[in-house]
Amino acid sequence: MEIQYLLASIFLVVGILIYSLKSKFEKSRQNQKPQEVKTDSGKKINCQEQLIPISIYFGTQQGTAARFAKQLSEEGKEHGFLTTEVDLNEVEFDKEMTKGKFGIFCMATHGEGDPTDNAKKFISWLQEPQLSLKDFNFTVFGLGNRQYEHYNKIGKLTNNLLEKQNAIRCYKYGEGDANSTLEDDFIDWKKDLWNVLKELIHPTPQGSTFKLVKSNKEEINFDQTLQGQFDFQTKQFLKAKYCQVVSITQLRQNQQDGSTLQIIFDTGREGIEYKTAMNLGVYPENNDEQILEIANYLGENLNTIYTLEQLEETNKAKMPFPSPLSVKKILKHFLDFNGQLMKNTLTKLAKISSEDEKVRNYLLHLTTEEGKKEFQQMVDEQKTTIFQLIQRNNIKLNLAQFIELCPRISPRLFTIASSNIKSPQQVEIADSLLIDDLSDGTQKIGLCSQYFLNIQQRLLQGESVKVRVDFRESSFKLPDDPNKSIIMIGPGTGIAPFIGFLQEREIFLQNQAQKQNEYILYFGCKHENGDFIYKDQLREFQRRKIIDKFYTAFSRDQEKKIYVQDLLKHNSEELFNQIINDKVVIYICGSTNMGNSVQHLIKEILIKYSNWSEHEAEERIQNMQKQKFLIKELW
Ligand SMILES: Cc1cc2nc3c(=O)[nH]c(=O)nc-3n(C[C@H](O)[C@H](O)[C@H](O)COP(=O)(O)O)c2cc1C
Repeated sequence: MEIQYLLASIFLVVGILIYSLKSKFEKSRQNQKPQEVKTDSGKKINCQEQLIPISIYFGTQQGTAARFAKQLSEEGKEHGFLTTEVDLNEVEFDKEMTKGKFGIFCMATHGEGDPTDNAKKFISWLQEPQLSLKDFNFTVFGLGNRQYEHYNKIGKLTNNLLEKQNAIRCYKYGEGDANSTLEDDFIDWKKDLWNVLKELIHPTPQGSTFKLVKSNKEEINFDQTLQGQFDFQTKQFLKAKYCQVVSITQLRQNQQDGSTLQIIFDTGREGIEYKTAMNLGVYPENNDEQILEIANYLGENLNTIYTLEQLEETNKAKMPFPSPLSVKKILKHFLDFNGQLMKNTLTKLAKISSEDEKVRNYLLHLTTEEGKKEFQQMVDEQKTTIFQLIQRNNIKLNLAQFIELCPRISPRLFTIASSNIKSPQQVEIADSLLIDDLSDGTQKIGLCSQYFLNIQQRLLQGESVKVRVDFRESSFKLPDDPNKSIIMIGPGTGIAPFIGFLQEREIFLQNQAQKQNEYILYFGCKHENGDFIYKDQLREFQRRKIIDKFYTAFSRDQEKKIYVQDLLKHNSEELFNQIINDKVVIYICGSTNMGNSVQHLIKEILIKYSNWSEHEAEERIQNMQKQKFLIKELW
């Protein structure tokens, strides 16, 4: 018993964040007296002996901005600052931002140039008249995508509003494009950040933030209310709920060009309520074979249970997962080792492999301008994962280091394809599987796609399977006036929200003597007998006049390709009259490319049939968006 106790208490103390304690910072801190230094704006701030905390606020929807904030927080600590990443939804702005403090903002833009859900309150607070921010020091990095009309609108808006409220700029504004160079833009922007901040604040060395301790306690249950500071995605995961999967079936006629799965969840049993066309977040799990392979590589047993312990109270580090937890669950639910390789990961791996100079130099080379092409090939053509990189280079690391290296798993968002009025107890989504053909002839299946394929197999074997999900508001809502006409443009899986709309109309029409409006649908795919998802259901809606006009574009069924844009062009006069008389709400759902070109076409139609200038047509479109007569959900 004693030996057992001894063994149990010999815990694996491994500093997860191994930040070198730079003694020169400590010395300089001790020797320096409070002094005044100048900021960019020329204002003077007082650097006291006590620590000045730097909060790295993030506005995120899918986790990238949270990841960047975490990275900055880790780097800040490495440079000796007291940094914490902070979810904007959890801030008492008046208390936090009115005092002499430093705030670095990582702000993503979502929807149609909208703030992310967790930043909405903050953005509206920042627009209140005359906040007292004159002692608050700030800088902003925006995350956006140039394919969207309102590129980085929220990054820019945050920056401008802080400036307008007289906050003090401590570093330049920066922004990145998720369509191409986001990580490089970020790296480029933050190049001088810490040096500039060192001019303003005295850094103080920080140690590791938490340790991993072997435990003989019971594993934690995710459905308990868990206290503690967690990473953004982990917090979301813990708030989500398990939902039973009813069925997974193929929606395509054949799978020559890919695969689209219909997934139905039972919400009734869990007492979850949803609304038509909301978004469903799915938390995918890593597969068991891979988990075992990784555990073996790390020299871990899947059943070993670990507790995470905070090293310093003041550190306020965010925990990557709740504990006590088994190695199996840590690997299964929290570590994204299949996602896109980031340069930040290479830098961290290089530190871990510092003793093997060849490997270290190779990893660092990949982060440089000379190594850029090779790195891009690894990312784009080979889709190399973190674990593959570790294995191929035979890098020795332990579980704690692996946890520190991997980002958290982000939820995958789907637009719900069912109506809560027709099926209050069942939610349906359509998932077009992500399968990449690699340069070596093999394929890589996306994490969530693989997860659903595995569940499909388990269901076939009679297993009962639950998936962790949450529900989010979306911009797609039927007009308040039920007699308003709507035009639905949804090629591919963009059809999803319109299935719910049509189910709802079916019920509405049952109680109406005469129709007062029109439902017009534009759908497109490659082949009428290939990837025409929901074909029978849609044809039946058409036959029973739930859809009044149904236009289809099968791009590859004839020599000349046809897309939904071509069909809209063909009906342009009718479309113009509907728009000009405020008769319709237009919904566009699907790829960003398609959405942009439909919007461009609407502008051309407005110019052609009226005497408006391009500027006037653009204004009209903006007004339509403001009044919710034109609503888009693009990805
Ligand atoms: C549904 C959706 C809407 C988006 N809307 C915009 C937009 O209007 N403007 C923009 O610059 N980027 C837009 N983006 C791109 C995101 O800002 C970008 O991918 C960012 O890296 C996401 O950060 P996050 O993972 O922290 O949420 C959008 C992305 C999605 C998925």
